[in-house]
Amino acid sequence: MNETIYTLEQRQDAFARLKDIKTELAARGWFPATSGNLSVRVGDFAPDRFAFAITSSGKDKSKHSPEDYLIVDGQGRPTEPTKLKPSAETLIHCEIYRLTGCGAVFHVHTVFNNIVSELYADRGSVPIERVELIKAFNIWDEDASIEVPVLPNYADIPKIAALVEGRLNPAVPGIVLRNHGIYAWGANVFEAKRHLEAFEFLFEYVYRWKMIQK
Ligand SMILES: CSC[C@@H](O)[C@@H](O)C(=O)COP(=O)(O)O
Ligand SMILES: [Zn+2]
Repeated sequence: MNETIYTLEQRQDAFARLKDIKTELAARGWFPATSGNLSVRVGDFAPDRFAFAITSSGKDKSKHSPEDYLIVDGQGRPTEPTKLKPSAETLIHCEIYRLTGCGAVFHVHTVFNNIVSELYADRGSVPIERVELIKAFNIWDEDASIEVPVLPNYADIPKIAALVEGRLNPAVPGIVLRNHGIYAWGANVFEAKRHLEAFEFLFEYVYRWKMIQK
């Protein structure tokens, strides 16, 4: 426990929220083969006392155990003595929190997010036009169009994290790693889930639309 940064209650609350969302997303099959990771901020946003709860690395995210979550600081270092390893992709979460001040970050690998990232890798972003669900991102223009950034999928996670700042579009709460998966975020779990669901709907739409074009 690190009482100077968060209370026991805040820690338990963050773990409970992660367990709920993990259960829901697992029911959709969004964590194949131990892939995916989830995090939520602990307490209020304060750069000097920043911490978030994140899934531990390599776990089966469709199961529950007392070793599923831990808390890390803004640099991704565990805030408590633990044998658990934070997600291998923690540094990407750190960068998203730092740049957006969001409250939750969810990462999933799906067939649709992988295929569209590959289809539009050379363009550098997935274009999505005139679909009602764009409104889930609080973009209310009629005929709105958005571009979801596609980043290269380096094995070296710090190398990916270093690219996030240059590619992140503040109006679009997600980035996709090429042939890897999406990171979607929001002010809280409710909003991050809405954004993640919207991205996955839109990616399936883009894929299916492309398939029926001549
Ligand atoms: C088992 S393949 C997926 C991993 O390489 C990684 O991309 C992933 O999403 C999960 O890593 P983790 O360290 O468990 O958070
Ligand atoms: Zn991943």
